[in-house]
Amino acid sequence: MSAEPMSDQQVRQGPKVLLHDHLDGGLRPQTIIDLAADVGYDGLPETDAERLRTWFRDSADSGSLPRYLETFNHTLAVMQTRDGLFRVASECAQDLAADGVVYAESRYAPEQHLSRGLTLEGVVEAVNAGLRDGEAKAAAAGHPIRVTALLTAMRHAAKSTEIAELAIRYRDQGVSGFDIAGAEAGYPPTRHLDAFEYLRRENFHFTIHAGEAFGLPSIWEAIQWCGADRLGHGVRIVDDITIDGSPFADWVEGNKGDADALTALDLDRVRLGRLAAYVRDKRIPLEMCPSSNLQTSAAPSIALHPITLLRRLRFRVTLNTDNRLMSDTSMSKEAALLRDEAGWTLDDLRWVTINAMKSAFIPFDERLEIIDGIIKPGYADLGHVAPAVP
Ligand SMILES: O=c1[nH]cnc2c1ncn2[C@@H]1O[C@H](CO)[C@@H](O)[C@H]1O
Ligand SMILES: [Zn+2]
Repeated sequence: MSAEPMSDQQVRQGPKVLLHDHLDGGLRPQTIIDLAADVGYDGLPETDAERLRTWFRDSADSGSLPRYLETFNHTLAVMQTRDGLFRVASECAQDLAADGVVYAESRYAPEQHLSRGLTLEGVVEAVNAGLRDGEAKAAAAGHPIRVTALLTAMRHAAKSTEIAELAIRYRDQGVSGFDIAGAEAGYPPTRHLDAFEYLRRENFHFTIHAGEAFGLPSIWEAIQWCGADRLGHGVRIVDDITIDGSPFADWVEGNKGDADALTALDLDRVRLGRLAAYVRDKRIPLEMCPSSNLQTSAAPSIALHPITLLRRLRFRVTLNTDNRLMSDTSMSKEAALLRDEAGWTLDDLRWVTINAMKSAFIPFDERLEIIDGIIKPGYADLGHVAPAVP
């Protein structure tokens, strides 16, 4: 890694790409309050925007994925009408653009937005219209962005084939992929094999939340049984990596006090197991979300988050927000945290950005256009000198 430093301004201005961001996990607190008043939802824990922001972050800090997911009841409650979905989607595109994101994939589960009479098609069309509105406003504000949607099916439910069919119906109208999310333990991805087989027959793209709250079996199933193009999180792939013959987790335990342990680690001491080697060899993208992982206890700290080891080992690592509201974060905040606590440089930010764009679900020529036309010139403008070995 180069020692090139990066300033807050470079972090904000550097073009960024976001592949893993939940639409229902990124609302502005004031919007939740406004929409709750509009639809008569009186279940909010706070009615002041700043206090509500803090409530989400603190409640999501539970250390458990199921409890983290409970906070979504409040955002989902206000995303049940066309107007609500339109506004949330529009603001999502505008907020990401203002943070320097140039391409994003925003995911949500249409089946969770039907409680006030919308149809699945109505949900997708409202979100798409909102995203187009947000893109137009962002461009007018001088921050062009492109946002496509990923349709998520909830892993505990039985709607995955229906949602997969919905994604195919809208594949040429703003929907670029499919995902499975929700509590991981007890709900292996193979429960949804029919949906994945259907999507593969349709030559479509999908990612699976795997290796977050549950370890290697879930990653293995997602790749080898389901055929996932990318892994949502995938952070537990380190369970298949040893350092001096000991599991990565044990090494982390022994180095908790050493903030530089990962950046200084001699990579000759590291060995990959067969699954980890497969993931790296096949360049399977990992949608990593450091702050979210701290909140659900999937990683111990930013300094010792596996993303820095995986980046150094040159897995196809991408950097993501997961839920900006629940983690009180943004792409710039995630990058600045890695800079401050794990030694990340402008090179690293550019590298994960290009990785993400290569791994996006839009067509190859469109990805290349963004890489060559926006990302590379954007970093060159910041004074970045491309390293000899990228
Ligand atoms: O980190 C996560 N792991 C698993 N599921 C999640 C995560 N974040 C959000 N969701 C789930 O995805 C749904 C659709 O966006 C959300 O409603 C939430 O239940
Ligand atoms: Zn997620």
